[in-house]
Amino acid sequence: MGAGSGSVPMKVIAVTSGKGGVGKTSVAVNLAISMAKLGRRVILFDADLSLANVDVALGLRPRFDISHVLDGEKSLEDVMLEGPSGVRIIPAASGIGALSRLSEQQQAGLISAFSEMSVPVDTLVVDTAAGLDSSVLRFSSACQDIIVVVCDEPTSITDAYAMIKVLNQDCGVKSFNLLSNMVENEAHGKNLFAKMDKVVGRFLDVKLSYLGAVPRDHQMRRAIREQVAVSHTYPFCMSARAITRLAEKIGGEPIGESAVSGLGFFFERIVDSGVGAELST
Ligand SMILES: Nc1ncnc2c1ncn2[C@@H]1O[C@H](COP(=O)(O)OP(=O)(O)OP(=O)(O)O)[C@@H](O)[C@H]1O
Repeated sequence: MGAGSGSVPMKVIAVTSGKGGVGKTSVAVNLAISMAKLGRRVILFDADLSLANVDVALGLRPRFDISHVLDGEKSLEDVMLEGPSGVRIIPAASGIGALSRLSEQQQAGLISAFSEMSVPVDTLVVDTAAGLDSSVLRFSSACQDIIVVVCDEPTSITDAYAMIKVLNQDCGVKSFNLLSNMVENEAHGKNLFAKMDKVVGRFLDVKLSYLGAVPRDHQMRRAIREQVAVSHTYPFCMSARAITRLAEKIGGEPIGESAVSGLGFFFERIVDSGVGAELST
């Protein structure tokens, strides 16, 4: 059975943010786990190719990582780790540098590695690196759905706006989903969305949808310190329950507009979007 086969439509979701430290990796990890608990077959791809975060967050010590796939030494199945609730994790390589230094051969290898993957999958969650690096933009714009994680701090808001603007103007992305993280209550989350929506609506021609909010929760911090996932270890705490609700929302209906047929196709989109020329320089 090829990747993506089966009756559930494939979802490719990028979790991104303008700024670091707003909870992007925490959201990606716990969303992936919550979607797996709902019965989806989930791969979590740590696309921050210079700073491996997902494996650190989960206390995993990968022997192999995406660099071994890029070198042609290992297949994706060989480097995948099994995480909580059956989520399969593709670890990033620490310190191999940005994706923007991949050779053409490595890009082609990455595409065929994903096309040939035999692990059944219907959901790919991509934890992108923070910032406006071109590889972050490529990864995000090739995804079907983009979740922008923002918290109520001026730098987070301005950086999230910058991310949306660049993805729209340089990569043609027209719809985004906003997730308000570390909020005090539901009203705070909606308020944060309203603030973002107002600025975005004033200056950009994009559709910003409100995915929902995750409260500030000490159990989330505790989980990170213990290198476990809150949705797995403390599933009844506030933040885990909020993330479950978001996973149910995403799992039910497509949150974006475009269709994705398979993971090989997803990586072709990354290369087609111009990364080829840039990657080989
Ligand atoms: N909802 C939350 N409540 C409380 N603390 C949170 C919440 N979300 C994230 N945090 C904490 O914020 C810190 C940063 O989280 P995380 O590493 O997920 O952010 P990030 O945006 O991925 O950062 P970077 O891009 O720098 O890796 C962690 O200590 C995490 O525990």
